[in-house]
Parts: sequence; C-alpha cells; structure tokens
Amino acid sequence: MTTLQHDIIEELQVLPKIDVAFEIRRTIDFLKSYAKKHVFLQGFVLGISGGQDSTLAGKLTQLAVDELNEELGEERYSFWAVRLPYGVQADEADCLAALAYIKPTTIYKVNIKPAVDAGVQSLKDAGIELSDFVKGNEKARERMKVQFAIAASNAAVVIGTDHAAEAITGFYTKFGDGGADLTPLWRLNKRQGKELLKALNCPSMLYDKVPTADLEENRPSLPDEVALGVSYDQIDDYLEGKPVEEAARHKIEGHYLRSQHKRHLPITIYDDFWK
Ligand SMILES: NC(=O)c1ccc[n+]([C@@H]2O[C@H](COP(=O)([O-])OP(=O)(O)OC[C@H]3O[C@@H](n4cnc5c(N)ncnc54)[C@H](O)[C@@H]3O)[C@@H](O)[C@H]2O)c1
Ligand SMILES: Nc1ncnc2c1ncn2[C@@H]1O[C@H](COP(=O)(O)O)[C@@H](O)[C@H]1O
Ligand SMILES: O=P(O)(O)OP(=O)(O)O
Ligand SMILES: [Mg+2]
Repeated sequence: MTTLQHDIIEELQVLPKIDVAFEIRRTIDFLKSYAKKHVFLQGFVLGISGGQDSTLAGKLTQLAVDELNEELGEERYSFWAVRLPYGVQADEADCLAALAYIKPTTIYKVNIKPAVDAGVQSLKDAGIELSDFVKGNEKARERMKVQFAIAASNAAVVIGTDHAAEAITGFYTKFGDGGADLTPLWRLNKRQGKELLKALNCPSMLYDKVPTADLEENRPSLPDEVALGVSYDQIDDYLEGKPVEEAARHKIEGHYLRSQHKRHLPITIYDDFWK
C-alpha cells in the first residue's frame, strides 16, 4: 500500500471489513442521539432518488425515527422523504419501490424543473450560457435547496448520502448533494452499503441497480463508473487497502487530489492542505 492510499483510508475512516449489524446499530444510534441532544429537532429530511445510497440512508433514518417515537410513546419525530424529479424521472418506478420499502412518515414530491429552468434562463438573459454539465450541478443544488426549505419549515435537519466511495473521488456537487447537515453513511464504501441493505431486507433491485447521478440531459442515466473512468469495485478495493491495477490507482488518486477542496469548509488564509 502506498502512503497516499494509507492516508486516504485514515482520512475517510474506512474499515477493511465491517460488522454489518454493528454499523446498522451505530448509524441509527448516531441519528437518535443527534435528535435527542438538539431539543428543537423534530426529524430529518432526505431526497429519495431510487438509488442505493438514498434508499439506505432513508431506511436507517426511518428506523431511527420509529425507535425515537416508540421510546417516547408519542409521534414526535418525522422523516420527510422527498421525491425531486427534474420533470419526469426515468427510473420513477425505482423511486416508488424505495419509498414503499422505507415507509417514511411523510412523502413530498417537488418538481425541480421550473426552478432550474428559470435559473438557467435568468443567467442566459444576463449573457451566461450554461453547459449541460454545469446545468446538471444546478439540479443537484436545487434539490438541496428544496430539502433545506423543508427542513427549515419543520425544525428538521438534512441528511446527506455521501459515503467513502463518493468522498474519495469528490463525485458529488459542491454545496449540492455534498451540502447536507448529517452524513450517516460517511465511512462506508459502496459494497459495504450494499451489505447493510441486504441485512435490512431491501429488495435486491434497489441495491443491484447501476449507480447514476442522472444529471446530464445529453447523457441520460450515465453510470457513475463511466463518468469516473473507474469501477466501484476498484474504488472499494482501494479503500479497503487492497492492491488495485496501476491505471485504476492513478485515476482514483487523481480524482482525490483534484477534489480536495470539496472535503473542506471554504478555504481561509490559515488553511494549508492545498499547498
Ligand atoms: N453520483 C453522484 O453522487 C454525483 C452527484 C452530483 C454530481 N456528480 C458528479 O460530480 C461532479 C461534480 O462536478 P464538478 O466537480 O465539476 O462541479 P462542482 O460544482 O461540484 O465543483 C466545481 C466548483 O468547485 C469550485 N472549485 C473547483 N476547483 C476548486 C479548487 N481547487 N479550490 C476551490 N474551489 C474549487 C469552483 O467553484 C467550481 O465551479 C460531476 O462529475 C458530476 O457528474 C456526481
Ligand atoms: N431524482 C431525485 N429525487 C430525489 N433525490 C435525488 C434525486 N437525485 C438525486 N437525489 C439526491 O441526491 C443524492 C445524490 O445522488 P447521486 O445519485 O449520488 O448523485 C441522492 O442520494 C438523493 O438524496
Ligand atoms: O445517491 P443515490 O441514492 O441516487 O444512489 P446512487 O449513487 O447509487 O445513484
Ligand atoms: Mg443516484
């Protein structure tokens, strides 16, 4: 293992092997203790896409809410699950299947298309034309904006789905899906997330599906692995300290180094991580 691989694993605190039941328990306990400590809190908000990560984070959040309410003997806490299509979502059926599995307290649907398109048009009117790629990141930021609006209206906090296999590559939109309040999956890689879902009796279609951010109109449902140029298996192996092919290592470390700014709060004159 190189020093960089070792340092990245330490930074992201990935375990080479996990005790699945322990990781489920400590995630639920983390959410519960955060809620108990912050007495204003009424619950959690999360966008449910129909993908693996929001299915897992959503299920764990609802389990935490159910336990909190059961212990209190009243329905004080809620989980607001949010469908956030840009117009019509191609994998809408998966989103509905994820919601049926999670059974959230409340489901909202907010179409982000009018807001995103209005923003794109206002920029165009000012002479700023967005590429399809940049517009994709606008969709992720609009989704996060909606989630913060729901959280602020309900004394809730926003759950993020960022995990080690996304964090290492910076494969999320800065202050979009990367801009949540709590990230309960942080530390897990992609295959460890799958293991948790299996243990939680999730329908296999939801964790076997091809991961996609689905942000670009010119490349609909583009698999993350195509966009990244490296597979999640290779990323997961790297995060578990295993050897990976030289070309994959080079890709992963390139993504990591280029995205360092995303894993920090806005940079000040006292920061030197980037030097
Ligand atoms: N599957 C997913 O989870 C997911 C979700 C959303 C986006 N994505 C992918 O993530 C990527 C996001 O794209 P992106 O990273 O180009 O956009 P981004 O908006 O996340 O980050 C780019 C912005 O970061 C800032 N920045 C760039 N370099 C910097 C530096 N060295 N120091 C400080 N600030 C800096 C700039 O403001 C720049 O506009 C895309 O590949 C997208 O497809 C993946
Ligand atoms: N279509 C969507 N509906 C609701 N929430 C969504 C949608 N697409 C993305 N999200 C949220 O963003 C994160 C990150 O998604 P990636 O597929 O990893 O880009 C996802 O977990 C949802 O919470
Ligand atoms: O974040 P999600 O739920 O959309 O999962 P994936 O990244 O696998 O698409
Ligand atoms: Mg997705």
